Amino acid sequence: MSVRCALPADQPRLRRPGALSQRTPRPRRRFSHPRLPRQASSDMAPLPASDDRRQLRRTLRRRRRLLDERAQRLASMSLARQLMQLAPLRRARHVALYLPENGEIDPTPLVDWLHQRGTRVYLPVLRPLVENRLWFVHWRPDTRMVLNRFRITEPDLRQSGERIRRLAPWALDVVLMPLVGFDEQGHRLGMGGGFYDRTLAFASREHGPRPTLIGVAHHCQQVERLPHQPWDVNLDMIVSDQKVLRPANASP
Ligand SMILES: Nc1nc2c(c(=O)[nH]1)N(C=O)[C@@H](CNc1ccc(C(=O)N[C@@H](CCC(=O)O)C(=O)O)cc1)CN2
Ligand SMILES: Nc1ncnc2c1ncn2[C@@H]1O[C@H](COP(=O)(O)OP(=O)(O)OP(=O)(O)O)[C@@H](O)[C@H]1O
Repeated sequence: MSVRCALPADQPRLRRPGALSQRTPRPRRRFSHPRLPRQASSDMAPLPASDDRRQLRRTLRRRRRLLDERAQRLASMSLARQLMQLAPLRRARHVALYLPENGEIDPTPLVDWLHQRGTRVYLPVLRPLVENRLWFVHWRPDTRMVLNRFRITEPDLRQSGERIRRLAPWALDVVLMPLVGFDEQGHRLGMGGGFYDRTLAFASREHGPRPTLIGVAHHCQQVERLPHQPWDVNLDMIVSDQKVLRPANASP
């Protein structure tokens, strides 16, 4: 399936991908861009299974980095259109997303739509003092931003005057999680820090409030099979620029 370009007339206009992050300092690139014989495309076939998670991460990150600006823009618009149809997002009051880095699919065209619906938007912030955990901090257009140690833009926890507004992860309605890789069964590969896994570990419990966890990625980040790790949080859905996957083991 190819990525559609034109917006249907009855859809609200989407924010241009990257527009949100352009207001904030752009991090210096940390990664080299190796020359590959061919351009990445959203239609690349799923990679064969591999047990080497580090190598797989490298390969998949390189795949998404090779998408050119136009492919990124189309993928981002297609992602937003699909997300806007999903019931958990349509009824959400509190949604966490992320600012894209290093070729990640860009979820920020959703921000205007969410704000128009009165939904609050949260961004992940590296939690100070506690290893590899995240806080989710309320983001507004006037939120002061800084670069974290990975050179990813995040809300500054030292906001002057105004109290920083973070929300406990269990109180979020939806978390959009950036994926490095995924498979048809809903298994995921992240950046390797275990940040989302640790922060959202409570979601595996049977009882209590929990957000709907939606992994998002480019179609070209799909892998035939990923091994499930005992600490991996289960995703309720995975949405790429080309499809919505609902893993069989997802909560109803
Ligand atoms: N846009 C965005 N923001 C995000 C995340 C993300 O994946 N994407 N995170 C999601 O957790 C958190 C940051 N996590 C990160 C974890 C590791 C590395 C990193 O640079 N890792 C090393 C080694 C990776 C490996 O083992 O292969 C590296 O890339 O050199 C960067 C960010 C919070 N914010
Ligand atoms: N709930 C947890 N408690 C303690 N350690 C954890 C937990 N979840 C993950 N880890 C540790 O984090 C490390 C990275 O895990 P993994 O390779 O699955 O990361 P990832 O899923 O790619 O990253 P992320 O969760 O940040 O997207 C592993 O060494 C794992 O043991």
